[in-house]
Amino acid sequence: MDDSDRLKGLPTAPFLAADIGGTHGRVALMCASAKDAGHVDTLAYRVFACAAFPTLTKLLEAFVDAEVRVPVKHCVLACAGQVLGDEVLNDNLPWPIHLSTLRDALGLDEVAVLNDFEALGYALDGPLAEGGRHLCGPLAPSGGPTLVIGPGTGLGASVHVPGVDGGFVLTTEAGQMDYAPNSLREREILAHIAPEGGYVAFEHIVSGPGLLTIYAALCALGGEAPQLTTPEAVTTAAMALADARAVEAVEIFCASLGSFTGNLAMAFMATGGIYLAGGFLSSIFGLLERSAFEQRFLHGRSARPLLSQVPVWVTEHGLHGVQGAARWYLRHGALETVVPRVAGATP
Ligand SMILES: Nc1ncnc2c1ncn2[C@@H]1O[C@H](COP(=O)(O)OP(=O)(O)OP(=O)(O)O)[C@@H](O)[C@H]1O
Repeated sequence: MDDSDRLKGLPTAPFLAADIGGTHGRVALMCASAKDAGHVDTLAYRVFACAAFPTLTKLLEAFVDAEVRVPVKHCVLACAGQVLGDEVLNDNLPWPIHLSTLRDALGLDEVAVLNDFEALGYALDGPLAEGGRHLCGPLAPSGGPTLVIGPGTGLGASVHVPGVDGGFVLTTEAGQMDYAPNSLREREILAHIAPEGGYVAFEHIVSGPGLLTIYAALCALGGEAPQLTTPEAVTTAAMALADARAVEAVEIFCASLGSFTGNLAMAFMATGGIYLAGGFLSSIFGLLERSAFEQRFLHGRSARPLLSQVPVWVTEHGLHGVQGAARWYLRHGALETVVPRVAGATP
């Protein structure tokens, strides 16, 4: 079977697309759109709590049992982390992922894998971009690379580079870059988290768990016992102005997200705009708008003329990950599949 045969075989049959994060597994049954070349139709979609399942196989089986009534032979997984041989390595996931085990248990012919934010990058010319709420900068982009950034369980980021045939998406491990404190208060927090110095990733601060880390550090620095135990409780208390430490924690989270976003915008000259697509940013949009995000995003004198030309939107992560993964699969997946079934062999 040559490449063109493989590509011909794929688009007609429904296939599974799953966006697997540290907290949520978003799973869909997809097929190529009959009306719109290069687009996908979503036949069924569900969101699962990863922690409720002992393995990814069980999570996907729950979806298949509930929603799938046709034979499915292909699956594309959008997942943070790195693929090493047969395994996806990601500290944020509740379980290891062994691709051949998954493929065999579900009776699939192929399992393809891409990074979860790479998948979001392939959703940019669809509803991901259309549904965004404007946060700062001009209302329209001037063209050029576009960033998708999302704090969830971790901190993901990818870059869409425009070009022929829809351009391409670069995945990144930007969330693993060293956190750089800006204010004296942030230096105090960093010193509290890493009293001996050493590596602290941006993801350790700018994520759901990171928000709780900031809050706990502020309480410790103030000599208080923390009252709140989840990131959700911190944002709820901050929105209600019910807890001064929670308010400050959300402010520092938003400011640090601004620095991170501006850093990536400078690195990639992201004049095409930026989509913040984290799981919970929409729910704190008002706080984000009133925070130091924009001031920190714009950075200092030399970067400001460039960064002030970059629009930033906040959008839902939601269905876009599975849609982007499905679009990538139809475009590239058959040529870059990680684990095809070889008759009689299990890698
Ligand atoms: N309203 C909220 N306020 C603060 N944090 C929240 C809120 N809702 C969810 N979170 C936190 O966001 C994280 C989950 O984010 P998300 O829904 O994007 O999950 P995910 O897609 O599994 O994450 P990732 O793709 O980064 O692994 C969890 O740490 C959760 O506690």
